Amino acid sequence: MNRVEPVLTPSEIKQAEVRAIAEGISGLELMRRAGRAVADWAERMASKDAHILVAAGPGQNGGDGFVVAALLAQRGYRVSLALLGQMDRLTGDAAEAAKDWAGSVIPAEEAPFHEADVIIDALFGTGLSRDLEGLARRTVERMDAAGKPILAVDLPSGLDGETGQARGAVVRASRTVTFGARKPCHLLMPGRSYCGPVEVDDIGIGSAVLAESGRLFANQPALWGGVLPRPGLDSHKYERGHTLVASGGAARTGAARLAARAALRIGSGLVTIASPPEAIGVNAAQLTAVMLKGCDGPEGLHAILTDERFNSLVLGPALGVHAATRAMVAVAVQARRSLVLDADALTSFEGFGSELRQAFRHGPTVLTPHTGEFSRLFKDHPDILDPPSKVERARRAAAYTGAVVVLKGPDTVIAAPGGRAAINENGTPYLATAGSGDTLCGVIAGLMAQGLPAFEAACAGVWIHAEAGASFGPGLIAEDLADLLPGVLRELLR
Ligand SMILES: NC(=O)C1=CN([C@@H]2O[C@H](COP(=O)(O)OP(=O)(O)OC[C@H]3O[C@@H](n4cnc5c(N)ncnc54)[C@H](OP(=O)(O)O)[C@@H]3O)[C@@H](O)[C@H]2O)[C@@H](O)CC1
Ligand SMILES: [K+]
Repeated sequence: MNRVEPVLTPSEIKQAEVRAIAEGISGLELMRRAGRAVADWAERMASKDAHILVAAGPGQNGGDGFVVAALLAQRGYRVSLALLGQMDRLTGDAAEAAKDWAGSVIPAEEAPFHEADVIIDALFGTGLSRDLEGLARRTVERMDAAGKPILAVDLPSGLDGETGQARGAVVRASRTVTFGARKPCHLLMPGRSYCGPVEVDDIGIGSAVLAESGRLFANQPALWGGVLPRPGLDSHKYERGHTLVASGGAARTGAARLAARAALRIGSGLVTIASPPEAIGVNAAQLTAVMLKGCDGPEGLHAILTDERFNSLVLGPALGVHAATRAMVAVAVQARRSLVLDADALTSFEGFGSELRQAFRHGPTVLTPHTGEFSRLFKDHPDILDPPSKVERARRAAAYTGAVVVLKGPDTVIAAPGGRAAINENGTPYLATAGSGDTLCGVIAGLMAQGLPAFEAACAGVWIHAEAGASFGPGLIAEDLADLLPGVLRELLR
């Protein structure tokens, strides 16, 4: 995809639908288009003599189901329809769409899921508002247990469209057809794992979707590719920034070298490791293009940063959890350079999280916690930790600290203090390996050294790092990652 892909929450897509209707298309026409899109996909899943069972719910998602059932019957399929609820309780466009269906209506408790070849899941969509219980829950569980191919309408029933969390029980779909734009549940875990491939059908509301979007995106090259550094013929290394990575003590130097190598590979013109005096020997023995400087704690860092050419810093990997690390962060903040904080630089603030309130509002800063670090950092801040949506948690942390927050995981969320956010989805489980996070820090810092704004550097860094890992696959170790970056860059810059 070459265009930025907006991701809309259930309430935003509802607004887009209202906007599209105000611009002249009827709600029923939208429902018919939605149903047609699903029916077209169902045809690709079913042979001509297949028995297709549509499970329709009590709301407008169920309405889509009635359209699908009527269309597939017209197209010659053997179709049955089970309804969770009462025909005479259907409302709005769903009540209208139900009139298209001339066949019988089976009560949900009798739905013959085992006899179907393909099941259309039209029970609940974006309107699920509470946990499933009773018959609704049993119906979802029975549908799932039948072990048949399931095509989900809009989203697999039981998923919360906004958070991607299961609400009691969830259908595991073979494929999902959604409308206008993807919703957060299609990208966030565990939701994504229930969807199968997700098809987006525009149903004619594309412009309304764009008008309602603007805060949440799929993290793809279209989002940041335009600002990726492309050195000109006349550019020299000093124009491509100088990244400084702080090293841990003599027995803990590897993390800094991983970050430093990644910063160099991503294009930072120069990279220096700031090493405690006792670790200079071990660092020196293993560095070539990366330079080395002695750095004795916060005072040492302060002295190094009097040289304005160091424009991007990595603090945290293997730096140690203690007050000196907090002091080094303070020095870096004072110096107003681009800054990436990870690992020990975050954990050192456990219990001191309040010191981070708006701490980073003066300079471009990226925090890269994994879930554990995030929980420790904000353990005294339920307003940040409690929202069920990972996007919202990352946004709140970003607003609180003034930094871009990269909340890592299989569905890494990148959030900026102003609320802009992106969800990453090209990760691979093989990235969950020692030192992988250190490499990510180096990639992001190296991009900021070359002038990328913090949000774009973080989004690009996360995507490129994941792409590199995925290109290697099984057996990946962090040492491989930096050397996989050129291949990813080559593709991106083509
Ligand atoms: N937006 C668009 O552009 C378009 C949207 N379209 C379609 O509309 C769908 C959204 O429709 P929707 O708003 O009616 O919501 P939906 O998912 O059917 O659920 C609401 C129903 O479920 C009920 N209910 C809720 N939770 C429950 C629970 N735990 N257990 C039991 N019941 C529960 C709730 O009842 P209530 O809460 O009132 O008791 C209500 O009856 C969307 O996903 C898409 O498929 C397309 O047709 C065209 C374009
Ligand atoms: K559904």
